[in-house]
This record gives sequence, C-alpha cells and structure tokens, in this order.
Amino acid sequence: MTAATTPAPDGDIGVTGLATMGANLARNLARHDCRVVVHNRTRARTDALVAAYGDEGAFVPTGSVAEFVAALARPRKVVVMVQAGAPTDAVVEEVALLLEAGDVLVDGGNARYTDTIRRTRALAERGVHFVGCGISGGEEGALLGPSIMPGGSDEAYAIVGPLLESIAAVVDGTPCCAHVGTDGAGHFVKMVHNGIEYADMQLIAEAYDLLRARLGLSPAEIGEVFAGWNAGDLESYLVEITAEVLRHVDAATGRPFVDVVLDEAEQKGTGRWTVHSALDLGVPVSGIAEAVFARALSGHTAQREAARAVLPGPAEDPAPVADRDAFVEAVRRALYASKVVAYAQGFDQIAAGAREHGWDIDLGALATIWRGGCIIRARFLDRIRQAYADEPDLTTLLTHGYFRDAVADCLEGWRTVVVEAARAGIPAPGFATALAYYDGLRAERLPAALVQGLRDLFGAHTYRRVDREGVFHTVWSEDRREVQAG
Ligand SMILES: NC(=O)C1=CN([C@@H]2O[C@H](COP(=O)(O)OP(=O)(O)OC[C@H]3O[C@@H](n4cnc5c(N)ncnc54)[C@H](OP(=O)(O)O)[C@@H]3O)[C@@H](O)[C@H]2O)C=CC1
Ligand SMILES: O=C(CO)[C@H](O)[C@H](O)COP(=O)(O)O
Repeated sequence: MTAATTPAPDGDIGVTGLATMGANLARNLARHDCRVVVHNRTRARTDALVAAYGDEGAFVPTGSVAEFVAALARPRKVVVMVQAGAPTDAVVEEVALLLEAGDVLVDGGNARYTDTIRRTRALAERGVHFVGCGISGGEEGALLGPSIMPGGSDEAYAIVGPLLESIAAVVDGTPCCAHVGTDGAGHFVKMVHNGIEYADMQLIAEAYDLLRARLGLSPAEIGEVFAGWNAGDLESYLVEITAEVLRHVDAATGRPFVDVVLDEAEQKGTGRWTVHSALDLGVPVSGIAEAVFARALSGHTAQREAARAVLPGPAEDPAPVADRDAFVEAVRRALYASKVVAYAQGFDQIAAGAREHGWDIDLGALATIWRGGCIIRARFLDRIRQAYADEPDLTTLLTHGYFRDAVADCLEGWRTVVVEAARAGIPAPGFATALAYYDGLRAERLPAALVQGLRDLFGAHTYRRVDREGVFHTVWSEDRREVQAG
C-alpha cells in the first residue's frame, strides 16, 4: 500500500458485511456522528452504500481487510455482519489476525451461541475481546434503531456499549440495548428471541387460518381484524405487519398477495437451534417446537399431496359459526393466551440457559430491551418487564398476577377455538399445544406416574413414591414385590 492510499487510523468503528443489516447499521452509526469505516468482500456493495448514502455521515470506504483495519482508531471496534457459520468464521479469522490486544470484534449476525463461546475463547488467547451480539429489527430496525443484545466481558462492553446504546431503539427514554452476560449470552438470548418470533408468527397464522376457514372472511377483511387487534392488548409489530401483508394485493394477478405465495415456510436455523437447546436443557418450549415443526410440515410437499388425496377429514361439515363477532373474539383470546405461553416458555429457557452457562441474565432487563426495535416488540413486553420487577424470582410468567388474570379471561375462548379447530379439521398446533401446556402446568396429578410405571416394568428404570422417600422398583416378572432400588 502506498503512503497516498494508507487511510488515517481515525475511524470510530468499522462494519464489514454490507448486505441488508450491515449497510443499515453502518448508516445508523454514521447518522449518530460516528466515522464509520466500511468494507465488504464484494467491493461493489461498499461503493453502492457510499454512493447512495455517503451524504448521511462520515463513511470511510475500504477495499481490503488490511485497509479496513488500518483505518480504525485504537482500541479498534469492528462489527461483523455476515452469514452465520462458516462465513462468520472466515471473516472473524481474517479480521482478528490484524487486530491487537484490547481491540473489540463484535459479531452482530445470528451466530449459534456455542460458536460464539468458541470464538470468544480463541480471541481471548490473543487479548482481543469478542462480543457476540444479537441484533434484531430487520432492515428498518438496523437503520432506525434495533434491539441490541451484546454478550461479552465487562471490559469489552465498556468499549463498545456506549456506541451500541447510541444506535438502539429507545422506549420511555431507555435504549433497547443491554449487556446481557458473558461470551455466548447475547447470541443465546437472540436465538430464543427468534424462537419466540417463530411461535408468535405460527399463532398469528393459525388465527388467520381459522378466521378464513370458519368465517369465510377475505384476507383483506382479516387484515382489518388484525388492525383492530393491534389497537388493544395484542399491539405488536408482528400483528401490525400481519394486517399489512393480508391487505396487500398482488399486482400481477389482482389476487390477495397471501394467495399467490407458496405455502412452504422456510427457516434459516435459529428456531431449530432454540429447540435443540431446549431439549438439552429439559425446558418444554412446546410453542416454539410446534412452530418449527409446522414450518417443516409445510415443506413436506410430497407427503402433503399424498395425504390430501386419501386422508379423510371430519365426518360432517362443521355447522356454520353462529356468532361471527363472538368467534373473532374467541380467536383473539386464543392468540393472546397462547402468546403469553410462548413468551413464558422462552423466558424459562433463558433462565435455564443462564443457570447452565453461569450467565447473570436479568430477565426484566431483557423484556425492557425487547420493548422496541426488535421483531417481537409488543405492548405486553412492558407487562413482562413489570412482572420481573414485581417478582424477580418468578418461576413462570403465568403465575404473575397480571398474566394469571389476563389468561384466565381468555380461557373459555381459547378452549372453544381449540375444540372448534379440531372439529373442523383445521390444524392449530400452536393454540392446542399452548393450552395443553397451561393445563399440564396446573394439573394436580399428571399421567407421568403411569409413564414411570411403564418404564419400571419394561426396563427396571425405577420410580419414586408419593408417600415415602427413596427410589423403588417393582419386580414385575416375579411376584411383583417392591424393592428399594437406591
Ligand atoms: N436480514 C435480517 O432481517 C436479519 C439478519 N440478521 C443476521 O445478520 C447477518 C447479516 O444478515 P443480512 O444482512 O441479511 O445478510 P446475509 O445473511 O445475506 O449475508 C450477506 C453478507 O455476508 C457476506 N458474506 C457471505 N459469505 C462471506 C464470506 N465467506 N466471506 C466474507 N463475507 C461473506 C456477503 O458478502 P458478499 O456481498 O461479498 O456476498 C454479504 O455482505 C446474518 O448473520 C443474519 O442472520 C440478524 C437480524 C435480522
Ligand atoms: O433474526 C431475525 C429477526 O430477528 C431474522 O429475521 C430471522 O432470523 C429470520 O429467521 P428465519 O429466516 O429462520 O425465519
């Protein structure tokens, strides 16, 4: 590099990976008076960003990783916004080679948290801080203020935290950015955030499907219903954009947009990872799991086609819904209650993950930073924040007074909707599993006792008794005497 092309090392922060998220984060930083050094593997993206938005702030375009790193003031702060997995490894390794002790590398992509723990350890050996940082908000959020979930050391947060807080969404004067915990904590909570996002969208889709199938409403009419719901307790970004998508008409055909989209939901991985992790932690995130499986089922087109041809539905066509408004209200209640269950399960998983990994995650602070900027932002996140403020050791959100009463108000409608869906042969796995979870939690006795008995019979797996301490086994193959097993 010649002296003439050597950039001055005066960039406040660098962003590499200038696709949807990276470009808008870079613009957001520039709009907040940062001198932003920008880089992308394919140079054209860098040039396009600066050509289109260069007047929004101070951008320093660079063509090589060496030039990119050299343009940063020390301690250097670098944000990586590329695809998770191998691309992130490739970029982190290339950039980290040029960093020095005390510099901070922020991975803002949707990395798997176990990868983040590995990368944190590898970089720590060289004195480079690694911050695994969940960022949510999509294209618009990245530009106007996302919700930011950084994980890493206190030292690293002291260096990059103020910058991240400055570009985050703000709700009630509080930035939607908080230091979540060490190493993988930020990406762990972002993963669960996305799992909740999957559950939320599945529930919304079921509500739409029921209103359409049972009431014969058009997508645009259902869009109006969602818009109305968005003015009440269900107010949230996802409910708001559901109204928008349902009202949209395909320009090419004049048909409702939702009718021209292939009904095969795709996924990049974070929902699936949430379920993997929940299985390992033993946390029943049934709402998230059903959402992941519903997407998987939608993609099994050959099976669906074969089944559609031969599997019978209900013996009789269901009677028309007698009271349209009452049914709409029942679906609203089913949606609200099932959402509360999905969020409760997600927060349970975060608490369990924190215990497992030694992260000091403040669940109330998390609810606080999810109130704005992120895809699951919703009015009731403020209720969740309040619930953890009232009872920091809350064992489940469902028992907090506000949610207990709110869900109780929804119960009859919720049950009606699940029954109605089953009778009409309309799949509503999200509503059904949420209700089953609720009833499972409140049951005096669960049939798990029978499961234990069966396990003991076929495998001598033992059981515990309700009336005395100890572990027991019944000698089923002999005289069925009970022996103490441990
Ligand atoms: N899109 C969204 O709504 C959200 C995305 N995220 C996460 O943010 C990250 C960025 O997402 P998004 O902006 O959508 O972009 P993509 O996930 O589509 O990633 C594209 C970017 O990755 C770069 N890239 C891919 N492979 C490599 C490689 N081997 N070496 C160097 N660069 C590489 C591309 O460079 P090139 O131009 O050269 O191909 C491009 O800049 C992802 O981890 C994503 O999961 C997080 C929240 C929301
Ligand atoms: O991180 C996000 C929002 O917070 C992404 O939009 C999300 O990953 C999309 O996931 P998928 O493609 O699996 O539906």
